[in-house]
Amino acid sequence: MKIYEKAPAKINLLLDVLRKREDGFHEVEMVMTMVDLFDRLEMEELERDTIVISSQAGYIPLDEKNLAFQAARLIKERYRVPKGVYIHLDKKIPVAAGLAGGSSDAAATLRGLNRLWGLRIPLDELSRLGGELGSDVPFCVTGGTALATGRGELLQRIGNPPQCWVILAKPPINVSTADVYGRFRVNQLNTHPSLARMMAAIEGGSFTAMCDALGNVLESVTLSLYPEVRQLRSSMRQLGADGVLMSGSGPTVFGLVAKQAKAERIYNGLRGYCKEVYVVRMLT
Ligand SMILES: C[C@@](CO)(OP(=O)(O)O)[C@H](O)COP(=O)(O)OP(=O)(O)OC[C@H]1O[C@@H](n2ccc(N)nc2=O)[C@H](O)[C@@H]1O
Ligand SMILES: Nc1ncnc2c1ncn2[C@@H]1O[C@H](COP(=O)(O)OP(=O)(O)O)[C@@H](O)[C@H]1O
Repeated sequence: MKIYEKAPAKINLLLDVLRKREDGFHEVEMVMTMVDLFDRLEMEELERDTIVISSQAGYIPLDEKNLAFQAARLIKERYRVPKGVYIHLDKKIPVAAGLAGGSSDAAATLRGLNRLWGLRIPLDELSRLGGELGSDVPFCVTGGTALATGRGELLQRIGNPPQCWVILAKPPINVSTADVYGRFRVNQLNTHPSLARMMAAIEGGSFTAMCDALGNVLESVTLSLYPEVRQLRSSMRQLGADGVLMSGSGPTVFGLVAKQAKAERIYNGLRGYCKEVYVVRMLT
C-alpha cells in the first residue's frame, strides 16, 4: 500500500528567548503557524525490514541524517514494527531556511506511518514522540497555530491569525540554527517582543495589530552575521509589506499584506535579485 502526506512549512510570528538552560537549549516563547508551501511525502510499506529514503533534491542527506529516516526509525523501534518503508520526499520547502522543512518531513513521516501501519497512536502522543527528534517537530505534528514554550515542544493551541498573504524570500545562504542560538546572548537584548500584544492581536482578529506585534529576538544574531538578510528585510518593507520579520533562525524573511495584488507587486519587486520567493497563505 502507498500513502501520501503533506509537510507544510512554518513561520514564527513571534520568537522570544527567555534564558539559556542547563541542558544547553534555550527557553523560548514562540507563536507559530503553518503556510501553504509543502513538501510531499510518498510512503510505501516494504516487507524487508529497512528504511529507504529518496528525493529529487540533491542537497539533503538520504541516510540516517535525514529527519524523515530518523522519524521512521523511531516509530518502528518504539512500536516494534517488523516492517520496512520506502519514503520519497518531494522537496519544495527551502532547506536550512528557518521554515522547519526537515522537522515537518519528520512530523509527516510520524503521521503517515501511524496510518500506514495502523498503529492508532493519538496525535498528542505522536507529538511527544516528535520531541525526541527536534524542538520544532512536536508543533509540526499537530500544526495549526500554537504558542510554543519550553524548548519549543510545549504547545498550547490558539486561534487562527487574521487571514492575509505571506511573501517568503530566502537569500542564497544556509543558516545553522545551532550556530545562531550559540551566538545569542539574552542579556545583550534591549527589548523583548510582547507575547501579550501578539495574543491579543490574534484573538481580536486585527491584521494591523498582528503586524505591529511581530518580533524575533534571533534577528539580533542573524542580521548582524548576514547583511543580505538585513537588506532583504528593508526591501520587503520598502516594497510595501505591512509587517516584516525573519522566520526562526533565518535566513528566510517574510512579509505580510492584506491584499493579493500587493503581494504580487512585492513578489515581482523581489524576484529581480532574490531567486527563492514565494507568495503563500497561512493555513487555517
Ligand atoms: C529557531 C527555530 C524556531 O522555530 O526554528 P528554525 O530556525 O530551526 O526553523 C527552533 O527553535 C529550532 O528548532 P529545531 O530546528 O527543531 O532545533 P533542534 O534540532 O531541536 O536544535 C538544534 C540546536 O539549536 C539549539 N536550540 C534549539 C532550540 C532551542 N529552544 N534552544 C536551542 O538552543 C541547540 O543548540 C540545538 O542543538
Ligand atoms: N528531510 C529533510 N529536509 C531538509 N533538511 C533535512 C532533512 N533531513 C535532514 N535535514 C538537514 O537538516 C538541516 C536543517 O534543515 P531544515 O529543517 O530545512 O532547517 P530549518 O529548521 O532551519 O528550516 C539541514 O542541514 C539538512 O541537511
